[in-house]
Amino acid sequence: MNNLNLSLLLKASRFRVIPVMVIPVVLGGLGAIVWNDTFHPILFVLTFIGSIAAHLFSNMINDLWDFRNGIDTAAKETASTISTNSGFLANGTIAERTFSFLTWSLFAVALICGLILSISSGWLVLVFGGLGALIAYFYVAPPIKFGYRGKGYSEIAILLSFGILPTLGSYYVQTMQVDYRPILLSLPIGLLTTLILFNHHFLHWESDQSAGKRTLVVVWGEKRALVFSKCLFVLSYLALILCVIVGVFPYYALLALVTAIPFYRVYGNLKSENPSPAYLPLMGASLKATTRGGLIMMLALVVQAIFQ
Ligand SMILES: CC(C)=CCC/C(C)=C/CC/C(C)=C/CC/C(C)=C/CC/C(C)=C/CC/C(C)=C/CC/C(C)=C/CC/C(C)=C/COP(=O)(O)OP(=O)(O)O
Repeated sequence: MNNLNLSLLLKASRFRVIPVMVIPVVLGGLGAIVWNDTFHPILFVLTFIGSIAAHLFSNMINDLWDFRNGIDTAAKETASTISTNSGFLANGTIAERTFSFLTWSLFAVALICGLILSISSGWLVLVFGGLGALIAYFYVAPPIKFGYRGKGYSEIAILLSFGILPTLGSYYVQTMQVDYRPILLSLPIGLLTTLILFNHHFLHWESDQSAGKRTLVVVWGEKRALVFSKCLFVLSYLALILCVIVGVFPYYALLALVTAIPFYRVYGNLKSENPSPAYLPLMGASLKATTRGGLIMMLALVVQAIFQ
């Protein structure tokens, strides 16, 4: 183990992107308060810890298999590419065995939380968690590697993993019920997170291509992929409007629409083909829109819970 410290661990697990898991889990818990007038703090804390561990596991298993599949090394060696993984395996900062041990330790934490929650709330916890675990593992691991196939499976997986599963799962833990409302509630934030993941493929599509990783940007080319990115952007905000129309969000959640403005400007500055660094502002805008938009959506439900 070479000088393993907290800062290294946070970077290796891409901890800074944790809001994309925290937001849907909190939304699910708030849904239970607003619609069912129920909230169990201990169950929520276990859901919170378990989901975060599951997310960090998915980030690390992604790096581990990207390294084993030669993708991270290709990213390091392609000058025009901006690498988005920690790079700790490719540059030898952390040994593969240590990295693998940490990865599976996170899985164990998620599993323990899932088992306790399934005893208290019901077996569906294990179905939601199990589905998430299969998605996280086979996104990059052989024989399926569905994240490398370029058929849109990754985008569906991200919508499920960072939208529907954590929101519905968190709501289910609290209420022991499955309902269409948490599913609708998960769509704006789930689509925005799908957009982050989609946009980040622009940063390293050339090294992905040379390593045989077929993302939609590789398959479609920049021009068509940018059109799809814009469609996903519009769809995310339309989902928010739909949620307000059907009463899943209060009308003041529409304040989150303002987060679309900087995004819109960034799209306007992009040509149909761009060098990798030109996509960094798009990534920044995607991350900000998701965290700020998510924050407004959570606050809207908090206000509704207080004043209803
Ligand atoms: C998910 C897991 C590990 C499960 C363990 C077992 C288990 C049963 C756990 C239950 C846990 C809990 C708390 C249950 C309570 C009810 C809840 C909330 C259920 C929801 C469960 C849940 C959190 C599901 C989601 C699981 C997750 C996070 C799946 C991730 C999917 C996925 C495809 C991630 C990709 C991540 C990355 C890094 C993408 C970018 O990589 P890439 O495209 O290669 O690019 P590059 O690497 O170049 O940057």
